Amino acid sequence: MDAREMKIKAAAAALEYVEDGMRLGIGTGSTAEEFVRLLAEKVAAGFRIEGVPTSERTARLCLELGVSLKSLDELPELDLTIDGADEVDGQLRLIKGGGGALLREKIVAAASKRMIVIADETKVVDVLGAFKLPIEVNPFGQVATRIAIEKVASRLGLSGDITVRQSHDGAFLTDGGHLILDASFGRIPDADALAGELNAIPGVVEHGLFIGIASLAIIAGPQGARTLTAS
Ligand SMILES: O=C(CO)[C@H](O)[C@H](O)COP(=O)(O)O
Repeated sequence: MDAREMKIKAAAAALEYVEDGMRLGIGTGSTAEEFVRLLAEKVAAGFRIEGVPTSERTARLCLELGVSLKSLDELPELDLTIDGADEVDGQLRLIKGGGGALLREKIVAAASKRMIVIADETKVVDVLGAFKLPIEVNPFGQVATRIAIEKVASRLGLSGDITVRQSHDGAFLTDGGHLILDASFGRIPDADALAGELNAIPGVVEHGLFIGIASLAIIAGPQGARTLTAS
């Protein structure tokens, strides 16, 4: 089974949790897009959901495939969000934001009764941090914000390069017009503490540590899909 087949497996298993009439948060990234494709087939066959996308990219795909959307302001309380992740640990703590949508993803997941993560085996880790931690910052004062991030990281025994994410034509800008700093901290033994410290830095809009948000992960491997709950 190749990587795409594993993503489709996880997405198909997640679809089983979606009920007719649900208000659904729809994630961002290649795994979430496989979910959108399968969801669109069901919608075409008469299944009804009201979807709230976590990014402009996901919104475009949904509209292209006939999945009707509402804004989070129109539907501020959701039943379920299905989204991918860059890393998942045994407590269902996540690193997200590889696709740059972490702010909307976190707002949408937090507005949902439940968040289910879909991922392939390669995303499961013992300790978060091999994947660079995305930190969304306001462009104003970005250097001061980076220095503040370095200081809190250092207090927690973390160090490593922090770089401004680039796109083909300059700095990558999120859907909200912010920058992403990618922090190469390596292993993050106390993700809860780091999340709290990052939340307290004024220029940090949001960070990619999702803690206490997901309640189930569907992990696909060559043998099929399995579920993970916080241990
Ligand atoms: O957080 C995300 C986007 O901001 C994605 O969910 C994460 O990057 C996983 O993407 P993929 O399914 O393509 O590996």
